[in-house]
Amino acid sequence: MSKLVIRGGHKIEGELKVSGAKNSVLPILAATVLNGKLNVIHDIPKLSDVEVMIKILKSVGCEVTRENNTIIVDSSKLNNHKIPEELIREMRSSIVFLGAMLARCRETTMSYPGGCEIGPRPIDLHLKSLREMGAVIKEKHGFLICKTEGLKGCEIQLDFPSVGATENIMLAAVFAEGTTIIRNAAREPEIKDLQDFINAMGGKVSGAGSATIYIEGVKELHEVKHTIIPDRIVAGTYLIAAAITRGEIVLKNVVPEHIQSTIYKLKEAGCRILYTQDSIKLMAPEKLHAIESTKTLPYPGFPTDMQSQIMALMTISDGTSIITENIFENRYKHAYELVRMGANIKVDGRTAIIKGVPKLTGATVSANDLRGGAALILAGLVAEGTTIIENARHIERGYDHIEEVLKAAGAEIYKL
Ligand SMILES: CC(=O)N[C@H]1[C@@H](OP(=O)(O)OP(=O)(O)OC[C@H]2O[C@@H](n3ccc(=O)[nH]c3=O)[C@H](O)[C@@H]2O)O[C@H](CO)[C@@H](O)[C@@H]1O
Ligand SMILES: C=C(OP(=O)(O)O)C(=O)O
Repeated sequence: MSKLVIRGGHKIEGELKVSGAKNSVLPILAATVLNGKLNVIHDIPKLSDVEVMIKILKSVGCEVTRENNTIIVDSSKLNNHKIPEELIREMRSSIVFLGAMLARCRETTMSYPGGCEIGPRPIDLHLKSLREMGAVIKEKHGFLICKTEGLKGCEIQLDFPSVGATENIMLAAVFAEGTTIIRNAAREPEIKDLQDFINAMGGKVSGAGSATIYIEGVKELHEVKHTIIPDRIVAGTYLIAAAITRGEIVLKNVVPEHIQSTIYKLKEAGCRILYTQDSIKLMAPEKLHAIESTKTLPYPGFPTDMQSQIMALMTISDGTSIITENIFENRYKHAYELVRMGANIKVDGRTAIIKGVPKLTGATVSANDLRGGAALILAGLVAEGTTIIENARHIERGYDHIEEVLKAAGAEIYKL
């Protein structure tokens, strides 16, 4: 998909089903190399990032088949520990193969993951932790050449609760001798999903969801079946689609507990929200209010992956809203595109000040990254006239046919 066209002014209404979480699927697909057996995984969204993961799995000898939203990975014939550079560079999160391949093959060679639209994303915490476990990692000409005679469990204190570093350590530690303890671990729901996947194949992981995770090394793993958790960022994006268009929706396949920080902000904006254990209903107010302060933080704080969508909502909310981006230093490119649509936003370093305007107007804008692209869709849904979003391919990294989902809910949106 290269362009999206939206004619604004239609309410988003009805019932929407949320897809499986991208940020669970990616590390779990990497984890399929561990058991050397069959892995059956349900509720896998159709995303370009998933396609890249499948290509990486095939490049190391795994057999991968897909039927609708179920993927079967047979990792018994894995025969190559080198991952092609062009695949690693295509996607930042391919770095989770490092821990998984070290655990399975005791060696792996891959390039540094590619640069990223949201700023520099170092992997120093990943490399330091794996070295503490006994991996010898040489960094040469942009490549990581990694070997181990056998990883050893140890205590790792992360300087920051990095999601990817926590996952890489968990994957590497599955066959390590003894117990690995991760302190200041990331607490995201996707970390718990990875724990559940590893345990379902016979691993011994506990503590995920808290700041301390324990991984007891095992000798062997067995076949596994697993269903991916619902995507909390997709859920939050659809809630904002209803809020910004003054609509009313019910989300199905959602874990309300995972999106409490977003629900809290939407209530501050004036939305009425009701939920059961696995559904959420949002009723938008006639007039949206500014949200005084939104600060992105590691889970359970407000997610950086929702920052651009909440900014889109604030552009037409009454009053002044302030956002502080604490996780990624260069994640405001969408602000300049929203300004092209009539928004009043001032960015100063990590802070964005948004003064609500009565209306946005359609314009030709560019999606510079995944969530920034989602924010432009949200703005386009409510803008007067036509919005054309260029470089819309970024959005396909994280949203399964978003244009079809929104069209079914009342939007006038199509791809070019
Ligand atoms: C596939 C996936 O799950 N992606 C998510 C994951 O990315 P990812 O795992 O890359 O994010 P991290 O939690 O690692 O990064 C958070 C912060 O730590 C820094 N850092 C990280 C690792 C490191 O070795 N050194 C270092 O300095 C990063 O530059 C960033 O400032 O968590 C992010 C933060 O919630 C989300 O935005 C991404 O959607
Ligand atoms: C930044 C994101 O993802 P990734 O880490 O895969 O780039 C995201 O999902 O918003």
